[in-house]
Amino acid sequence: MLKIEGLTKRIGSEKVLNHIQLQVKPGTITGIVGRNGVGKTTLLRTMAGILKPSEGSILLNEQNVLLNPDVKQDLVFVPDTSDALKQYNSKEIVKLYKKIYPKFDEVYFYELLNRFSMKNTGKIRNLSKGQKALFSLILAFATKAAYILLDEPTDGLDVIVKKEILRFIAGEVAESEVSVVISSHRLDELEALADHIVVLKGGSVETEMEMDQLKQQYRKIQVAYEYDIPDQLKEQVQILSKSGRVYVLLVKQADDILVEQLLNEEPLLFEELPLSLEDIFVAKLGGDAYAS
Ligand SMILES: Nc1ncnc2c1ncn2[C@@H]1O[C@H](COP(=O)(O)OP(=O)(O)OP(=O)(O)O)[C@@H](O)[C@H]1O
Repeated sequence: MLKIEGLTKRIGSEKVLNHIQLQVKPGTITGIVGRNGVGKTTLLRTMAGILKPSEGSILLNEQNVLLNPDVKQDLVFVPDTSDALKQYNSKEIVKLYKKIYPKFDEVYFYELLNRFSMKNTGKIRNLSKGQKALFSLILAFATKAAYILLDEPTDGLDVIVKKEILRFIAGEVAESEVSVVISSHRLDELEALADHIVVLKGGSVETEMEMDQLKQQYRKIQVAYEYDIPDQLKEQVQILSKSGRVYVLLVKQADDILVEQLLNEEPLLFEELPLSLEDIFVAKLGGDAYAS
């Protein structure tokens, strides 16, 4: 278990992270979302032991990451660019990684490169952006570290490479007990992938929930009336959108009476729609946590 306890991080005079309290369980995928500059990268870098907390601690299996450097072998941070590796070729990188990560699985590394048709990579700087992103992921999972922290792993990639990367991450987690923490602006991608979602706002954890729980909280209903939604009902629902007479509403799952009232007003249209993660953020935070 990876625990973040009372983590505050100041950079200069700015308090970037404010008393973060989080737990990442083995074998899970956690999505970290929040607006630009909210502190996602800083959080991941501090979790990996690259940055030092100003207050609080990061514990891996109850061992403080900063006080026990060996623990860092089980934490890999993958930045959103692979610039640090660009002057090396894969052979040189393997040599380096074997020194840093004693569990590094060289056979698996080359097997994965082969699987993604990247056998002869040459220098990393000569790879395309998508290939670099894949290479960084392959490298991270080949370390056999227990926790992989990914900063915007699909940012700026085409849809085919994105799908390949998401499938790869899901496959790795399904096959082993590895845990993945992903920072992303892409709620649709996280929705398909994450077990757990953490929303950062103003440097703090605004909301934190299991994906299943999250989706059980609301119903999304498309409804239209001859005139308008009666005022006393309008006040009780969350309006996601309105187009002509057609409203898309969010209603709390438990609110059966409200749904009955909506039906009693003889709607011209009443249809339940599938709920997305983005809808829930709009409901919870007025869309404030979401920046696409
Ligand atoms: N080395 C640094 N020096 C000064 N300020 C920094 C440094 N690193 C981060 N910050 C500040 O900390 C805040 C959080 O930055 P961070 O990169 O963690 O946000 P983020 O949520 O990952 O943003 P984005 O979604 O745009 O990648 C920002 O205000 C940023 O300017």
